[in-house]
Amino acid sequence: MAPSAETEYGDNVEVPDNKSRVTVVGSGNWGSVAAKLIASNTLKLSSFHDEVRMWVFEEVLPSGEKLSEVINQTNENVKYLPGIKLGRNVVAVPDLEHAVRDANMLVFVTPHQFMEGICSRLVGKIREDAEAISLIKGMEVKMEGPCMISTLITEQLGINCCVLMGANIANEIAVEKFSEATVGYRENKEIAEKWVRLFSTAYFMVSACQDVEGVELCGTLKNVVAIAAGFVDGLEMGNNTKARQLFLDTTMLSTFNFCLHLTVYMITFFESCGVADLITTCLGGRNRKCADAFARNGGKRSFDELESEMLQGQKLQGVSTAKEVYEVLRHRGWLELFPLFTTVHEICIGRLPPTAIVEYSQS
Ligand SMILES: NC(=O)C1=CN([C@@H]2O[C@H](COP(=O)(O)OP(=O)(O)OC[C@H]3O[C@@H](n4cnc5c(N)ncnc54)[C@H](O)[C@@H]3O)[C@@H](O)[C@H]2O)C=CC1
Ligand SMILES: O=C(CO)COP(=O)(O)O
Repeated sequence: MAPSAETEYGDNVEVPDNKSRVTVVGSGNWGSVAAKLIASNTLKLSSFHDEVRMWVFEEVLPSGEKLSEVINQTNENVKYLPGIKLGRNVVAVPDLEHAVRDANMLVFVTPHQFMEGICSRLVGKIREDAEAISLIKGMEVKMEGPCMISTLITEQLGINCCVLMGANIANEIAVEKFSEATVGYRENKEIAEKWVRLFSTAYFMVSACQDVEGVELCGTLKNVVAIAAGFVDGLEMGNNTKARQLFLDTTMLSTFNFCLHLTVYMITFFESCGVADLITTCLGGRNRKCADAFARNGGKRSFDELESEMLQGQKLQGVSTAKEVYEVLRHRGWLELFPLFTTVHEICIGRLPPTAIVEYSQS
């Protein structure tokens, strides 16, 4: 769909448009930081249009104003990333179809539970030559088994989808503290390198790795481990126990990946998306923080309650991922093979007390 221009005779002619147009689908905490990173690069890279559209799930702020309008007026996402200028070339768009219409590079970054609905709204609405990348840490569970979000995007929208994961606490990258990230790709290295160029800055170092499933599973499963780490913190078990739990869990991650019979490479665990993300999330992430509060309250206050009180609209991924992983394990008869994942879910739903997080590994 090339844009048209009017000639001096008033005819519309097609103007070849070799520049890529980027839309970010999502505008939460990480979504806003992703838009900021990308927008700083589209201004510098001649192969991209400057403007970056950012789809905003519209909401009305306590002031009575619409979030998308405030973002466009102030250049800040006042709700999900206050105090940070996104770049004047970021344009907030509340209409999903309009946001993606002209884009050939789609960046998906919403909480994973909304992706199925978003994809079904986008069927037939995107450019045929579009490429996608998912920054989403999570999975869906279907009758046939687990379905990673990149697969959901590819299957529903018929487009190739890379992933970008890493030790990336959004608020730290927002203030330009150094971090690294990994782009996982399937076959097309050129596309992966284009994504790397679009995201890389002096403080955000991105590299490519030919292992979509491995990169995405690392990003997804570490959220369950972070819940376990939060329980250990909330119970004040100390660093030795936490380290032991993490070691145990890292091993479990590899085993789980292996058992899914996906082409997951060991080397992927040593990229930013692997052990580094596990460590940062277990030290400073939202999943850890809410799980800590859950354990301190002896499991008496639900995660939903704690999420809305502590995160002001941001969403946890670990609790629902624990449930999804549990479903996969149950379906395959593997519950006993993965006591950590199973225990985390059972604590989250109140079937076991928080103390069960260390008890299972002592028996
Ligand atoms: N925040 C972080 O530090 C990082 C997050 N991620 C991942 O990125 C993904 C997105 O996370 P964030 O941008 O932080 O989101 P967030 O946790 O800030 O979630 C809030 C977003 O969800 C949207 N939302 C609420 N209800 C919705 C609905 N019904 N339909 C569609 N959207 C709705 C809100 O409008 C808002 O944009 C997640 O999978 C997360 O694990 C990955 C790396 C770092
Ligand atoms: O994925 C993250 C850091 O890489 C963020 O984790 P939380 O969602 O637990 O904050």
